[in-house]
Amino acid sequence: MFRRAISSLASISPFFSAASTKSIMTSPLKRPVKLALIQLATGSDKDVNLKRASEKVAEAAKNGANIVVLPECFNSPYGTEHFPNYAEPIPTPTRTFPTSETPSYTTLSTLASTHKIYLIGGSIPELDPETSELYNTSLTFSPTGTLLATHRKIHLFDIDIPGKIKFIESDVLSPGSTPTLIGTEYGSIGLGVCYDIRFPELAMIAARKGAFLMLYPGAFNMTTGPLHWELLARARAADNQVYVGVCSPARRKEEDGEGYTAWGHSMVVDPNAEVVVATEEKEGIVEWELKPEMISDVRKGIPITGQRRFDVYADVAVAEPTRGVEG
Ligand SMILES: NC(=O)CC(=O)C(=O)O
Repeated sequence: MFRRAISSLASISPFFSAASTKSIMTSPLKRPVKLALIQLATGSDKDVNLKRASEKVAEAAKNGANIVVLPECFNSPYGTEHFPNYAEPIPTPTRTFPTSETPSYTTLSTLASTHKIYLIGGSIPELDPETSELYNTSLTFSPTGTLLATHRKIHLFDIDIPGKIKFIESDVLSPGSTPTLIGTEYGSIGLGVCYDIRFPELAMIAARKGAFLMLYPGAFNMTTGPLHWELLARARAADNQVYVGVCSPARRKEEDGEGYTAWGHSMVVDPNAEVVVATEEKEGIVEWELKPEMISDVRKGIPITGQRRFDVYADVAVAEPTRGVEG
């Protein structure tokens, strides 16, 4: 069966020969790495949010984290009415701004280089100054403070569950259109923002390209959180036999007044789809060491990663399966 799957892969991609058998089973994670998810208490003051994020990132780094993740909209309240007021432009090599206009970008870059960590900066409302479009954007920085990836939320959160929750991100935001795979010294990481987790294709694409981890800064709510947050994190892990981290803001307190109430429950799920560490609704840091052999052992035990029948579902599968990153 396994041989047949390999030969059917070979018929689709000349890349994929029997010689790839070994690399399918080789862990895409090159060496152990410590992941920290910061379940941050956010409020309406951007400066306070950035200061709080800085303190928590420093704490996670002091505890030995190599990869640190912040939640969706960590610098602002989560709400369409707030996005225009909190939005910042993102500097590029050809387009710079005074640092006073890019406080979130500048803080994230400085934190990454100061603590020598990969920092997945949750997400922030982004303003594209050329088009005036707004995006829900996640910025990832390398341990030298260089911007490695810019992921604009691809699937906007437009839902209406009568009597429960109505949220229409597309009232003010535009969607991104590029899946993101971040190259690090540990291997590759796939990234999505919140609602992106409901679309299994992004994780599938990243895993087929050799990701060891999917990260989703997100802010599910009191209706969809209990229903689907853990289920979706575990599903993406089970589908792809990769680690998954989901990182939420802390739940708002009643005295904070009206607003979007995040579910919390940031967690790390292992490649066997088990929740290995999680928190509840309060602010906190969720930490876990990811191990290469955990991925290879799971893939050996239940070898779906090598048994895929691309000959049967080539129309919905990634046309060109990749071999993954050599361990
Ligand atoms: N906030 C989101 O983007 C998604 C969400 O809350 C859900 O899918 O549920």
